[in-house]
Amino acid sequence: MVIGAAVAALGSVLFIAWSRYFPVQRRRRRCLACSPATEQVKYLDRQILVLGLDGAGKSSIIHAISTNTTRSSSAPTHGFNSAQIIHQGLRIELLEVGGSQNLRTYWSQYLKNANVIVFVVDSTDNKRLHLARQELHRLLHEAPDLPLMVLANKQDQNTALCLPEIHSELSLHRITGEREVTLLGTSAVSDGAGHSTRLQTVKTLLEERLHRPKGPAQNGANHPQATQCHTSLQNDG
Ligand SMILES: Nc1nc2c(ncn2[C@@H]2O[C@H](COP(=O)(O)OP(=O)(O)OP(=O)(O)O)[C@@H](O)[C@H]2O)c(=O)[nH]1
Ligand SMILES: [Mg+2]
Repeated sequence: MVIGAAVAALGSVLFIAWSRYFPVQRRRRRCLACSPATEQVKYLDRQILVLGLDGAGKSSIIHAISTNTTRSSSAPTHGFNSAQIIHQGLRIELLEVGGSQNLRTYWSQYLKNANVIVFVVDSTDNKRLHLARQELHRLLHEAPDLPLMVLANKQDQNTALCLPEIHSELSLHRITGEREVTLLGTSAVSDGAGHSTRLQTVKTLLEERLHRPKGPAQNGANHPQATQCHTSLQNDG
């Protein structure tokens, strides 16, 4: 009888242990199966619209910002070009619409989804800066509130106009209101070891801008006062 009781007690203990252990295993298996769906990261979508005349360097800049590397040549964009970067919960699309004359008529259709306009100019193309100015102001007229970042590209070239000249050629002083305007000199060619430090700074500024709520510029960031020409890319803006 004592042996019978001991066998019964052992059986109960084993049964309890078994029934506790296996549901956990089954639960774990279920969780493993469902984890991809439940752990999906939610991103907020943001868009940077990259515009500018053909040959200004839009594709080269998008490539440098999205890959952290530079490339030595780039084919003209016949329609669109885009790249994506992920930054602290933001999924940021860099969208270029080609800059040739026939594509410029479509630019304004892309303003409604944009959070920032990046307008790229070829600083060596002084014959067409007046055209860049016209296109820029036409755009701004259609998007009164969008923050604007102007990139005076190809600053690695000796013939590049400096920032005060670009500021004046593009009539940036005519931009009124509370729009946030930034003017920076850039180069999409390598400044050593295959990357552009300057464009990494641009990327950081854009990410910061997209994390901030909409609204007027802070800390006097509005309307850059470019007054002197100098050659260093590091001191401008
Ligand atoms: N020296 C120099 N060349 C550059 C720079 N950025 C771009 N380029 C060159 O300029 C040419 C045009 O560059 P893209 O990036 O294709 O210009 P884009 O604005 O995309 O032109 P579209 O697509 O035709 O509207 C290419 O040969 C690039 O290699 C730069 O900062 N410095
Ligand atoms: Mg292009």
